[in-house]
Amino acid sequence: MLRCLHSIPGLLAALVVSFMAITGAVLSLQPLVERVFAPAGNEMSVATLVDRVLAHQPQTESVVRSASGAVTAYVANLGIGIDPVTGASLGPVEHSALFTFFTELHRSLFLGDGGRVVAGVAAVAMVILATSGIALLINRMGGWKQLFATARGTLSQRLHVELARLAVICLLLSAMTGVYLTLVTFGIVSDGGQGFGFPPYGSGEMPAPIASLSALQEVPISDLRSIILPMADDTQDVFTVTTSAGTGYVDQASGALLDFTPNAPMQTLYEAIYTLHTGQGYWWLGVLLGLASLAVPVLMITGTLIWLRRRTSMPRMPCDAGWRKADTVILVGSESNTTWSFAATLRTALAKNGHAVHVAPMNGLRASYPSASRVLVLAATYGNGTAPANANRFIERLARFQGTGIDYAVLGFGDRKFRHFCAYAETVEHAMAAHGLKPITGFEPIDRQSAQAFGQWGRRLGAAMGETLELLHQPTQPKTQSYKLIERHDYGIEVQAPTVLLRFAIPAAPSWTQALKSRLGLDGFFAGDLAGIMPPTDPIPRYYSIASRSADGILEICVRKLRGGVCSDYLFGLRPGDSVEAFVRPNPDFRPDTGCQPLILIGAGAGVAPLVGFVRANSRHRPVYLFSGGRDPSSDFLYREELKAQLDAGRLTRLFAVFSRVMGGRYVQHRLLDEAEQLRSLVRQGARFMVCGSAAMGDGVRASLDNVLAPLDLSVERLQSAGRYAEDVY
Ligand SMILES: Cc1cc2nc3c(=O)[nH]c(=O)nc-3n(C[C@H](O)[C@H](O)[C@H](O)COP(=O)(O)O)c2cc1C
Repeated sequence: MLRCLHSIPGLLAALVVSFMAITGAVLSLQPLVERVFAPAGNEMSVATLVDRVLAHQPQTESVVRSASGAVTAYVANLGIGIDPVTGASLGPVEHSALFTFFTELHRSLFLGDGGRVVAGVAAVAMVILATSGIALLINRMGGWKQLFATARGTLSQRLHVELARLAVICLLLSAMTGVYLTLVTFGIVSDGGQGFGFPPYGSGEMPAPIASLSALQEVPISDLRSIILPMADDTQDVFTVTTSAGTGYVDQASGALLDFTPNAPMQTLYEAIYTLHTGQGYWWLGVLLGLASLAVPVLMITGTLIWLRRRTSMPRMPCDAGWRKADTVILVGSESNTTWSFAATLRTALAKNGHAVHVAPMNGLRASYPSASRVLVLAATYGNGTAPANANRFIERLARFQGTGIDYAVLGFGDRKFRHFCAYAETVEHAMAAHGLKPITGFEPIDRQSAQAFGQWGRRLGAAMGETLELLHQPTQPKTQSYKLIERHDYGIEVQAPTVLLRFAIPAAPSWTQALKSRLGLDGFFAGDLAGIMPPTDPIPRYYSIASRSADGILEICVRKLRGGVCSDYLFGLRPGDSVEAFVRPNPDFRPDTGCQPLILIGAGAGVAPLVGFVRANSRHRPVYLFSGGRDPSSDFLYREELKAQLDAGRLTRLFAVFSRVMGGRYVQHRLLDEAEQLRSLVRQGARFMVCGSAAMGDGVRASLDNVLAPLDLSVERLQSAGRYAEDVY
């Protein structure tokens, strides 16, 4: 609901809201420009000011002071700029054609009342977007206390979150005040203006010198809005003085204040809101509102990209029964789509058996399902047994779930090569049992999207439900492109650790939208992202960490040959000129943060590759320490020359290269213990760890670092929950 509220007005109003924001950003410069060009004044009284103006312009009929401090004298409707210190004329006042044009464009798009309605609707859309955006952000970051925690996700997601955090308060202010001003324009809300009142009669006696009029002496010019002078030969006429507090009338002979009408509260409110919307008189507010407005077009573009990505990553489920009517609810935890296609197969089979089925992401778990008798959860696992992004709030939501009469089954999707095989799905299984729900069948983990295992689970589920359930799943192939190998370097053959570094050319963008995205830098990949390679003999992709960025123009991976490894065998057989079918998958949780604290990179074998990519990208010369492990420096010292060059270039601060098959050989985890003192000092400076390599190495590194961190009353787990320890182990 919240997401719909955020995305639908966003998409519908994207262009108009961006247009209003850009024109608003131009107008927000007006207070600054006026401030720069307004002559400096001083704290004289209105009596002195008018006296000086009349000395230079005896025919003056009224004097107006703008919020920025500019003073204008009107003589027969002609505005003349006045130096408030001397009262001297600065020449006729010319209104900026640019600001006049943009004011009209911003208020009505030159379309009269129709345009004003459009502007008002855009302001309402902006209010909805800003408020739903704040709520979504609180949700996404895990509570308002985490609101300013490091944003994670793809480049567009991070840009969207970072900009929204900076701009949202100003945008909300502009939008709410904009809605109010539209309501005032159409007379729906009063601006509190009291209309023109007739001034009282003056004493009719001989006018005194203006500088001596006491009521005018008491008003400082900083309070003045305007003063209308009495008619030349009418001794009963009076001065009409409008200040920020109200309107008063001053006798031109005695200088007495004859009458004063304070501003009505609604008028004061109108003026305050007008100032908040325009920044008038407060140049810094104008600049702040303008900068926030400039964020809007970027938010609209990144928001649209996020929406497109979400839509394309969630397959369509036609004829969904809806959560109120469904007797069976399928909840899906998926990061990269494949689990959704299993859910689609399950849904079709259940619907064929006459069930009313509702399919939703796991985070979409509702507090209750009035017609449901079963919930089937299909959950993938990521990282250290963590949830995919669309399931990360599931356990929390489960606490509020009223599941009386609802049975459940959990099917895990994972890969046995990971240490925490299907661990998240297991966590879900335990949580559902602990919540008092009754299992239909036992927990089932599925390795590497096995269609056979899925079919068997379906038969067991069907039997428990008293029906036949045939799940014939056709795996959907990810969209791939052909990457041509341009270079390969072999290592480690002599030490029985054959490893190959492969560099592929990036294929041209297949469509204009893709080309535009790459041009805008929104579709690029970074070191640490994953290349999914499709071996010709198997429909399941294998993932390798990427060592390059798309900006480098190549896709670089490092592959260790595994005994019986289908994909590594295939990649080892490639020669320059050969092509592979591959795709890139973002891995936003394994990227260096944007801070400047030290970065400690630890890897062994092919795991060093993405870490070298991080070093290459360290153009800001952040302190980076690399612990790299191999067997023998003469055979498998990966990136040896390049790392030396990076040390010289200052992109790498220190390199600790460790080898296991030499005299006194050791592993990276041992070297960490040798450097315990320095590591502790770096941790005190806020260092972040990034570890890549085999699961065994990952375990060893954790154990060593727990020892290193103990004197600081810290552990790897605590660093990890603080976002200072990222792992990519396999
Ligand atoms: C970066 C990454 C990390 C993964 N981590 C794990 C893991 O810790 N345990 C596991 O069993 N599977 C892990 N997997 C495998 C996925 O869970 C598995 O491929 C799943 O079928 C993907 O489903 P999805 O495409 O719906 O996201 C990982 C896959 C990737 C790409």
